[in-house]
Amino acid sequence: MTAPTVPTITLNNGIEMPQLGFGVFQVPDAETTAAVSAALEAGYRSIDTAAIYGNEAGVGRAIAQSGIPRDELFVTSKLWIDSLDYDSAMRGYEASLERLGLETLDLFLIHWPAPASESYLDAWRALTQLAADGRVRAVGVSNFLPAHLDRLAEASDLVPAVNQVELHPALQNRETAEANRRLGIATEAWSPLAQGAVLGDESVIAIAERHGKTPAQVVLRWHLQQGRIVIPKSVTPARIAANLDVFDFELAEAELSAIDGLDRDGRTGPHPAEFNG
Ligand SMILES: NC(=O)C1=CN([C@@H]2O[C@H](COP(=O)(O)OP(=O)(O)OC[C@H]3O[C@@H](n4cnc5c(N)ncnc54)[C@H](OP(=O)(O)O)[C@@H]3O)[C@@H](O)[C@H]2O)C=CC1
Ligand SMILES: O=C(O)C(=O)[C@@H](O)[C@H](O)C(=O)CO
Repeated sequence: MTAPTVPTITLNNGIEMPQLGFGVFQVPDAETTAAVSAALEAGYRSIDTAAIYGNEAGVGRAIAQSGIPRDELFVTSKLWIDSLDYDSAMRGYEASLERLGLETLDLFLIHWPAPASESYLDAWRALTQLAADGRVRAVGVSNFLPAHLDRLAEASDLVPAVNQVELHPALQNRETAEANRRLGIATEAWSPLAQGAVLGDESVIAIAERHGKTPAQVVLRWHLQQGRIVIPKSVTPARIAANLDVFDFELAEAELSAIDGLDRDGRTGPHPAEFNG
């Protein structure tokens, strides 16, 4: 099968980011190289990792082995909660680069606001400096609620390019998505498949059967048609390829609305207002 062309989203600094990428949360480092290699082989060009995942080295090995020119790849990593002061954030960026074996990242995110302190403001100053120095192509945040975004806007002139948040049919996170839109921040959906929890929903299955697609492909299509960036994870080669094969069909308005109707506070991860690591 010829690899599909993945559309890009233009971030608020003009950088183009593939709308569909590959996530590696919970993939052990030793298995990450095979998973990322399968993704690159299938045609993914955007990879999402994080310092806390412990698998940046595995991602880096797959990138090095692929022979794909660096400028055809989009690599994201994230700064963990234990590194939110300015100096630690700077060191955290260098450490991620070293583990990945790269000279620069396309996107570097503050992983969680950890709002018990306002250290994320210090970390944001560091990321702002990295961007100003041309060390990273874009900087952003993850798991930021509207209040955290507004606090950042009071303290800094740099608007995050991306806010990566939990978002799937069972947790549609509408207030945060609306705040992102208001501020010009791209919304990136983590756990876009709700870690599998929405794939057995009757309405998703019915839509999938109508299109001759899988429930996962339908859920990814629902995200894409609403302009979100998605980063599904799989270690299963057939699923890795299938999750990319979502550009040859279109959901009707009524089908999008039916999936909109599945919102049910089905959070799979921690609540950002309460999670401090
Ligand atoms: N910023 C943050 O705080 C967070 C970011 N993330 C990012 O988002 C990415 C995706 O989220 P994640 O939590 O991994 O969950 P996903 O919603 O991507 O779901 C992954 C799960 O779904 C299964 N799966 C994948 N494709 C299919 C398919 N086609 N059919 C059936 N089952 C399928 C996988 O199984 P299998 O692998 O066995 O095939 C795995 O169990 C992460 O990998 C990470 O990069 C995730 C959580 C938090
Ligand atoms: O996967 C991530 O990116 C996360 O930040 C979280 O899932 C986090 O690592 C976690 O597991 C907290 O319990």
